[in-house]
Amino acid sequence: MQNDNKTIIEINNVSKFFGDKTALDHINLSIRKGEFVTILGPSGCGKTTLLRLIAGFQTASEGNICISGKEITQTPPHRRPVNTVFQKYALFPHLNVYDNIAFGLKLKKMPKQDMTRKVKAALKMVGMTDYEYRDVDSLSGGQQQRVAIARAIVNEPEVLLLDEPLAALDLKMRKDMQMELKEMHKRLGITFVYVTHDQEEALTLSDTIVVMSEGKIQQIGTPTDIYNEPINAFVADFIGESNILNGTMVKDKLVRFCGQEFECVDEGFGENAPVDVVIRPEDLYIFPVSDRAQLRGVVQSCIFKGVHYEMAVMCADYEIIVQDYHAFEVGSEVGLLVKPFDIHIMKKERTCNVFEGKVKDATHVEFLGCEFECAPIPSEKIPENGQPVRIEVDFDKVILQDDAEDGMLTGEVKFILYKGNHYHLTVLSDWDENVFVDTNDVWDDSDRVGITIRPQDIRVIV
Ligand SMILES: Nc1ncnc2c1ncn2[C@@H]1O[C@H](COP(=O)(O)OP(=O)(O)OP(=O)(O)O)[C@@H](O)[C@H]1O
Repeated sequence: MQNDNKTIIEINNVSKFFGDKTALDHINLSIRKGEFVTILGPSGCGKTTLLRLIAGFQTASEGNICISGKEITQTPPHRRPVNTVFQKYALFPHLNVYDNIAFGLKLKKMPKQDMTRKVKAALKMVGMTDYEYRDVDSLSGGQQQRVAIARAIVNEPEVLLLDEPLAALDLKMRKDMQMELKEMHKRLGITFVYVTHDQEEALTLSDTIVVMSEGKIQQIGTPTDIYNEPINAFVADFIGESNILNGTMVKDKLVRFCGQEFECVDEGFGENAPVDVVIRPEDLYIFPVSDRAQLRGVVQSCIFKGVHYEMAVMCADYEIIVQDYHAFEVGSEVGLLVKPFDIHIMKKERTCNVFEGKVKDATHVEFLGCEFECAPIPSEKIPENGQPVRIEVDFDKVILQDDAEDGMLTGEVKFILYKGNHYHLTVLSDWDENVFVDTNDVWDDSDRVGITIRPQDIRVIV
């Protein structure tokens, strides 16, 4: 619920470093009073750090944070108009429900009558009236989390910060609590800032979703905006299931992928520009093959998903995922069709790896913290004073090895994007630079890998 359009939290150019590690990289975010904002992203993207900076448990390395117009970047947590609910309930096991909730009020030396009134009101708000004298140990996980929320709201904060508060609950309890949280948010009318890695939870609960990856904000929008108009392949993949394919924008409103040309509604990408094409599985029509088909293929698998069927269809070289209420048998030949406005075109952020390097001699360059052999560089092209050069390596020319020791350098698989006929991987090298890799091999998130690049695949641009 939005009370008005007043900004309550303003995060300006905030970065946070832990030693060499950049956990947050120039974050700008403005949160309106009464808004339910969810910070969504994979593990390690920096969402908890951002919440901790708002709460005051950590301080920003750069930038500033304002709450209700006051700069609070250096203000200690207890002086900020916020309260936090953590994933682990953090209740005092030796106190009963009432004393847990009243704890902060007692510290403030609130008169007993007022305190009792407030505790009861908070318990009512979380649907736990009559539980005040129960031991917290005797409560279920969901009930304990409600007590934790009651303890946070009893202080009447302007902002409630919630750090994966439902993560420890089982699926059924989590679904019930999601609905209750939404109701609670409406009743309380205060601002909720919610952290989760669960995209479904974010879509269900939020007025606004902030999608983060690797310390940066990727997109800010309403759940519908984020789902229907993801800004890049990362967001498209993270929010719901998508077919993400390499394509070429032939000209305005005409895109080529899977070996065919398709009408689309996008303009302004130029001619013959490489793009990412995103199509949601529910936006593809599947039918017995006919002349209407834009793509023809054979069903590889068909899984019932409760309401719809999810089918993998092999169209030439590409695997396309389709959802439909009707099942098509494995092995059957089918046609696929997609409407122009359901084809989402995204500018490719990069088309090859680009590193900053230095020429050591005519056949050696240094980048990613290593020395690599390269194809001979003409002597007149070698910069004299060790000036940096640009190194380019195609995605499919980076070789990954199972045994990290076999590589010229090592890294960790951070993000995997399936592109219909290959995987596009982001590997964080131990030099802390991303290396992007196209491969047919199957890797898992967090796999440790060796990275090798052959001399002939290193382009030195002087
Ligand atoms: N106190 C710290 N010291 C060093 N590095 C840290 C510290 N806190 C966080 N980091 C690092 O900063 C990055 C962001 O961490 P953060 O906990 O904010 O991510 P997250 O998105 O909340 O992940 P998760 O969902 O796994 O909790 C991670 O790489 C993490 O290892």
